[in-house]
Amino acid sequence: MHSEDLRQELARAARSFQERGWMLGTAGNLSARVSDAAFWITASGRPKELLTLDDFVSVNLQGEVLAAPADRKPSAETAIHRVIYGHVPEARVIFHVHSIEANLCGHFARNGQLRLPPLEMLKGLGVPDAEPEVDLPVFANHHNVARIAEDMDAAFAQSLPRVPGALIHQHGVTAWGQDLLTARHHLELLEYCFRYLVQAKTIGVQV
Ligand SMILES: CSCCC(=O)C(=O)COP(=O)(O)O
Ligand SMILES: [Zn+2]
Repeated sequence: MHSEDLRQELARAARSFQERGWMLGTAGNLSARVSDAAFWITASGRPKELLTLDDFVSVNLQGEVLAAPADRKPSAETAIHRVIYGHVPEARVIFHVHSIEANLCGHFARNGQLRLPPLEMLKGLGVPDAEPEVDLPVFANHHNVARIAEDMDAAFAQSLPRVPGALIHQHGVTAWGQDLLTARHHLELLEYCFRYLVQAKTIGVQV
């Protein structure tokens, strides 16, 4: 796929996530690898429902800006995308969004792990088990994004998450996939799990 098309597809995804309430007030960031060495990432602070080709910055895996439109800086959370691309070779697209449910679910985590509900839909996250016991890693939020990226780097060097995502407490989820559609499905499935967990808690269902 031509790299310009990738930016248009990322902009379309951002608009739909914003309409779902996951990218309000410029929150979140999206990226896609254009080669083994470089990726497009959303420019920092841009309204995610109005992204144009000028709202993307080309960055290499060392974090150096290769190309940026005037007055555009790469997402403040670029380091997190770099860590994921560095550790997960099959990750070609990364979506980071801020939903209310994800932020509530951070409070259900124990020892840095959120147990996902044992739903059939986990198959879409690559978990075929009959009775799945699967955790999503939850990282502490830090004002200094580099610290979040360092924590993630250290954790992923030990072991990769079983599902293609990670939650940052009081911040939002990041999901990835081998292409745009797969990353989108992974994000939707994780957000479905978050909604399920919040609603189960609300009506007193033990998960
Ligand atoms: C208003 S959201 C605060 C920053 C953040 O968490 C985020 O996802 C957006 O940062 P960016 O620099 O990518 O716009
Ligand atoms: Zn964020």
